[in-house]
Amino acid sequence: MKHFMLPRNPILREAAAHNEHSPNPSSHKMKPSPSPSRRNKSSKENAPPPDPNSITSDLKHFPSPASAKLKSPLPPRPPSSNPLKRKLIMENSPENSLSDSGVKVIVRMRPLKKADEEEGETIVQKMSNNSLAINGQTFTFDSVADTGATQLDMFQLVGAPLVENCLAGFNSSVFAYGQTGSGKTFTMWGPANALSSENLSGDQQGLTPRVFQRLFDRINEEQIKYTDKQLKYQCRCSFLEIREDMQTGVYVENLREEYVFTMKDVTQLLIKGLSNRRTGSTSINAESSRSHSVFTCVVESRCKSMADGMSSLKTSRINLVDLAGSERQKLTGTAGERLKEAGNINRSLSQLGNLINILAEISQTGKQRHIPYRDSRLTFLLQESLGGNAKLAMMCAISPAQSCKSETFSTLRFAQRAKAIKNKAIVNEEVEDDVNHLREVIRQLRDELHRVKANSNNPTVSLVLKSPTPSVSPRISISRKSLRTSSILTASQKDSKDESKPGPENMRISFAKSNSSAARTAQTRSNPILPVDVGVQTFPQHDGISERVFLCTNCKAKTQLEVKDVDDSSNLQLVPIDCSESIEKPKTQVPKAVEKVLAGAIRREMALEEFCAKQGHEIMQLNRLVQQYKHERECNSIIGQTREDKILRLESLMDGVLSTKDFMEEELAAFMHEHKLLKDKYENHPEVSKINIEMKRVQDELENYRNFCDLGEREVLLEEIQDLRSQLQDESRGLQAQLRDTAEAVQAAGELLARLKEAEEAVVVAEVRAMEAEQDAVKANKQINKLKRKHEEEISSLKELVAGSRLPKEARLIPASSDRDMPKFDAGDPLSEADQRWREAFEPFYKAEDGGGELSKLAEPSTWFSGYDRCNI
Ligand SMILES: Nc1ncnc2c1ncn2[C@@H]1O[C@H](COP(=O)(O)OP(=O)(O)OP(=O)(O)O)[C@@H](O)[C@H]1O
Repeated sequence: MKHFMLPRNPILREAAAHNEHSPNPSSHKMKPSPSPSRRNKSSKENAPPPDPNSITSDLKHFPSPASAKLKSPLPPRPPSSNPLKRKLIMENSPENSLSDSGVKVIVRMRPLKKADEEEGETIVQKMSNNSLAINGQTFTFDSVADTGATQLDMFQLVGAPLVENCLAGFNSSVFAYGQTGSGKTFTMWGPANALSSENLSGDQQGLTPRVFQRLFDRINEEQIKYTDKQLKYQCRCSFLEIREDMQTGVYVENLREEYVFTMKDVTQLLIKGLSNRRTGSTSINAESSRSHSVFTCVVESRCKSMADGMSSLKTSRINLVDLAGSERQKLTGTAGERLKEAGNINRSLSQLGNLINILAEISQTGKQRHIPYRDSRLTFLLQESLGGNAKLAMMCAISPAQSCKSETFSTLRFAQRAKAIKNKAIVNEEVEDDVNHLREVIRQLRDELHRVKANSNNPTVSLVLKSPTPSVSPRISISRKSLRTSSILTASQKDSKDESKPGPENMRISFAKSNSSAARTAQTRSNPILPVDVGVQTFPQHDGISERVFLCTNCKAKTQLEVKDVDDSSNLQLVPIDCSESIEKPKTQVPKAVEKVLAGAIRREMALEEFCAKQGHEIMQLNRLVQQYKHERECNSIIGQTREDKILRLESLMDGVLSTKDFMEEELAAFMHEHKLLKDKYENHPEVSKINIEMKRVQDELENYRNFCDLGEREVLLEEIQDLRSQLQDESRGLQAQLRDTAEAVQAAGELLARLKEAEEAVVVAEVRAMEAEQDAVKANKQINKLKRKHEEEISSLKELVAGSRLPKEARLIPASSDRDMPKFDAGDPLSEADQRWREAFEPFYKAEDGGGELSKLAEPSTWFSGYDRCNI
């Protein structure tokens, strides 16, 4: 049973059998490929390569044509109508996840040429479907195709998976690498005559025509199968040629994309491209490719589900690269122009090798490093395939001839390094949800309608809404999976992106847009006005309708000028954006505002001009330095190349390919070449140039000084200096006088201040005294009141006494008011002791009681108590 399931093809059968016999398939997984080391070489070179790219895993992943029919990766399963489910499917789909794919390496061994057959046995032996041995050393790859392998075998190994990858939406590349004459072109395109229409089905046909034949077949199949999804494919191809040239730089030729619909279209393009290709004759290959050629095809597939309106666009790119062959100048016997050309090709391949080393190191160690894609046009153009978003197959062509031993070793080492690279291929797919898009548009229109209704009372808003038809920029739900295509933006996205950047140009855009729907939408929301700080310009009313035009400062200034030209007496008015302080503002303010705006604009313009001039100068300087550094880099890379050559020579010496004498001769030639390069490098070194420029500048300055003295400028300047000095002295004298006056004034002010202080102190003392006097007065008043109360008490008691409560009967009988009855005393009569007591007791009362009135008379004892003796108190 197992036997029937094995592929017919011997190589594929071997690969499948190998996989089946593997005791533990997982044991192959992700084992990092050992880095080649010169010591302990054989053990490391024999280590098994990482499995993910192995032919077996790939065969499983990319089914043979028969199995591909059973499980086609295209088109994507119709998306579920349930959005949540759809999301889950998309997130979990392996197609959508990042594919951390390693590089698939296939080694093809070409048959010996007649000339080589004389040398004897082949030096390379195929050990298994994925390993070979050379000089006792074993190398393991994803697949090894020996001299018996046919073009169809190569297609099954490399081409068929590539087509399926491409249809699944992955970018896919095949690079053919190897020594000149090793069979790269033969494998990639086939012999030239195999492309002609009558030989289209011939055995010799190369990988590329077979790939396209298969691609068109599969496209037809898929389109028929998924008619209901409106699945449509479109392919466009281009053929480009990269020539490395030290003198004129790098050429990229025939870069023109053409749509291809049939195999015939592709064949015509291939024939045209290949016939234009630069070729030359070497001793190894009569028709050697002297440039790298890249055949690219972009395949786009669109499908749409009628059920839920989801449409998808998959884009994938196929790169079929036939690299120019590396060659040992000595072996190929090149000379003159051809030698230079070979040097350039080797250099560019060496840069590719260097890049591959770095990528391999990054993949193995995980360390971040600068990846020198820009070192050569080749690496720059193919960066997507090298460590990027593409599945890459490296077809390494070798010759088993003894004479090619050294180059074969070199190719195998390159292949082993390439094996370690990990690319990150992803499905490049965009999914556009039409229904959601339409729903979103409806929602936006509804919102706008609500806003219009809600704001119908607001004149500003209604005016704004009267402006031209609103264009609602639809929000399309696009799930984008391609890194490459992420740079594609819709116009509105671009605009918004641009607007986010500060700068005058963007100001212009944002203000200009305020007249359009975006601004309208923004203005009619809860925050009705755009955050414009300057204001909105209004023009004189025409036909009773005020036109409000939203402009940026620059445009406004410009428009104002234009308006001024038209009508100098125009009623130009600046009103705040919210129209709160409006048209009543005095018109006299307008010119000032305009002036201010213009002044600002001019100032900015001048500053910008100055800035631009500076920048221009800096750019010139930088350009010069860039040129110099480029030169230095070129020298460095050539030196790097010579080092690599040296390593190769040493390896050849070690492997016994090169004799000591030859080695020494080559070494001497290399040293002389390097010496020349180094000399050239240091003569054109940026630092040397910098110093030369600086020296020139200093010399110029010196010259200027000399001219300056010679032309008598010095005397003129000395006179000017003298004038300025005397002016300065006058000024200083005036200033000193002013200083003196000021000092006097300060002194007088000081004295006045002192006097003022004294007066203030005196006032304070007087105030204190006044306060004390006031307190005394209060005290005295209190005492008087006290005395008064006391006297009142005494008076009342006396009155009581007088009223007779305590006086003797006789005394009461004497009426105080009757003069007649009052006892009479003569003035001269001496008072008795009792009279005297009476007098002392009553006199003050009577005096005080009536203030010297009737009673006071009574106080006179002579008038009161004339009959006192009789009173008998
Ligand atoms: N597997 C093969 N079977 C038969 N002939 C082959 C095979 N490989 C190469 N050849 C022949 O060898 C010659 C050189 O091959 P090809 O031009 O493909 O080499 P190349 O690697 O592209 O060389 P260059 O780098 O110089 O262009 C051609 O005549 C080609 O037909």
